[in-house]
Amino acid sequence: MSASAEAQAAPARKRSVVRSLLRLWPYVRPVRARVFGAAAVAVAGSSMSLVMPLVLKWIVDGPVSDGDEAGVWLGGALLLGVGLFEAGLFGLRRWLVARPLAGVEAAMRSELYRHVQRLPVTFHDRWPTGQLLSRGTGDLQLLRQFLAFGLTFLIVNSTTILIGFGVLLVQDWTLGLVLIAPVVPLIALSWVFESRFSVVARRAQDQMGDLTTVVEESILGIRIIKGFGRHRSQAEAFRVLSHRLMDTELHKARLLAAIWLVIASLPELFLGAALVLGVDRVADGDLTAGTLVAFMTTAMALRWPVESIGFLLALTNESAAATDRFFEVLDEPVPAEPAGGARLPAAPAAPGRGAPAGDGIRFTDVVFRYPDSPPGSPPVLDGVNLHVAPGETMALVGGTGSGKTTLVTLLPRLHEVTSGRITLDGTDIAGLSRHEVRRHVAMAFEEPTLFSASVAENVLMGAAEADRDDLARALRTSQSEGFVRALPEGEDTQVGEQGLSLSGGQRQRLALARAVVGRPRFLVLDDPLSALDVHTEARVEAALRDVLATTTALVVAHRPSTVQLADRVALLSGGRIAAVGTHAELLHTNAEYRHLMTGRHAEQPEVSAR
Ligand SMILES: Nc1ncnc2c1ncn2[C@@H]1O[C@H](COP(=O)(O)OP(=O)(O)OP(=O)(O)O)[C@@H](O)[C@H]1O
Repeated sequence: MSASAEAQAAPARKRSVVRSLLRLWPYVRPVRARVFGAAAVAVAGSSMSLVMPLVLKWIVDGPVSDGDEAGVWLGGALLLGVGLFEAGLFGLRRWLVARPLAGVEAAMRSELYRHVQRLPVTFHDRWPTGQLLSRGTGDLQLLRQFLAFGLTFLIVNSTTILIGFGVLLVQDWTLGLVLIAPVVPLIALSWVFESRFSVVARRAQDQMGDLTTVVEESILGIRIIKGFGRHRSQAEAFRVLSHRLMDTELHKARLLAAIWLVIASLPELFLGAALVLGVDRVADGDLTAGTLVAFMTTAMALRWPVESIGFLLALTNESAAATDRFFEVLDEPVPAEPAGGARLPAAPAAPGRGAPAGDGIRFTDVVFRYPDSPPGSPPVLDGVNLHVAPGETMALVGGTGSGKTTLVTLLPRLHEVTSGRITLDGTDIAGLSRHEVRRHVAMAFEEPTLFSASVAENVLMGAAEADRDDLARALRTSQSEGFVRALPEGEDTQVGEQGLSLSGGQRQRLALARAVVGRPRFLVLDDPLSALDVHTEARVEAALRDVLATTTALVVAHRPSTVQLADRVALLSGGRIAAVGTHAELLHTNAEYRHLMTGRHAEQPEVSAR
């Protein structure tokens, strides 16, 4: 199931908003003093709005009815002072939480990024990029808003409502009860609203993730889209998705409008009833005019806290959905590393000049099935046995889709074998940490990936200890010196997003330079010269031979010219190594190999060997 499909299915499971939000506690904990301090300050600020009616009551029943002008001025000054104090408290609240909560958002984003980096390739095969991007951006922003504003005002407004109702009941309990009466139906309606809104909120966030995926893919694939004149159909596909999101947002807005309408209008009705009742009692002399004014002003001051509850409930629900989405990624287990972090023993001393000794690379009964492949489907690799002797270069040849790339990605542990074992100089890679394996195994793929950084940074990424001399050597080996020198700032030229400012062949050569820069003990090349013209390819191969002489290498090859680099060739067929031999031997003895390399069938005469 794709991530978005998983995500769509998630709301079907009943989740608790509170339980979801409580998972944020470890991030909020370090700044809890500030967050709760800010909430306390906001409660104090909000309580000031309840002090105003009491000052008003004093003004009406005191200075106004006594005709005391100085008293009225004093009352006015008091009201102004209370108002300014309230504004100051709300400013203080904002100051208290702004920086710590920006820190919480940054910490969560870093943790998400770190975790995503550590998750296995199988996770990334499954999850669309947009779903990860939207979690790391929009969802985390929403959570900061919730912590800074939503959570505080849920606490503040609930407390203000409780205190306010207390004040109303103390002033006049019958009128107070009239105003409290709508609370019970309001709670019931909020409950219904909450369960409906949470489903729609989650759907909207997932659809935003899908939309982000489409934007990301179409920007990366803009050349194909333009080249095939698909911009209209692409725009139409985008329009459909964005309308789907718009419909969901409108659904949210309708639900919010409905609850807002009820929350705003129901208390108004009861407020009207309380006013009529109150005026009647003032006329009967049961109640002072000042008490009625204070009562009604208190009730009015409670309007915003009550009305905001619908909006705050919506924000709380959206935040719970964002929290669930965040933890769906964070809960993905990072594959365990072997305890103790064994190191690959140093290569045994070489008998000859520079040629490595040891056991080389050995695949024993290796079976591999992609974790998300349909149940019952045959494994991609089904009992691979292969030995690449130390210092040897083995070419891996096979029909398209035969599993060559899959086989070589097992070596740096980008995927884990389903069964069987792979050893490097006699040490099982399953007993080494991935970091240790990748320290010794360098790789270059047919599809070269460069990053928005300088040429030098891209190449030096291949080995932590490599220096500028290694860089120069690697650029020489990959025949990149010439074009790199011609770049505006040479090695320090920024290659732009994904290196798209370079040609395909230039990118491939830089990726090759990155693979060889650290003089790796083991080298994996997946058809690394496919984008080069024959002359450049020949020059790269000549330079590469020196590197290959000092390492043990496995090279995926589609063309005879790449096979020329290798000492021997292994033919992958039907999930197994069907034959191993020199290029010449296999051309003579193996019809499938001959067909792959020359296009001729079994009965046709073979071409001259290497
Ligand atoms: N991430 C994946 N999830 C599931 N199946 C996959 C995945 N990647 C590859 N496969 C399948 O595994 C099989 C082998 O693919 P692989 O890329 O290893 O072949 P290949 O020999 O390198 O092909 P080519 O020569 O065309 O590059 C194919 O059937 C492919 O569909």
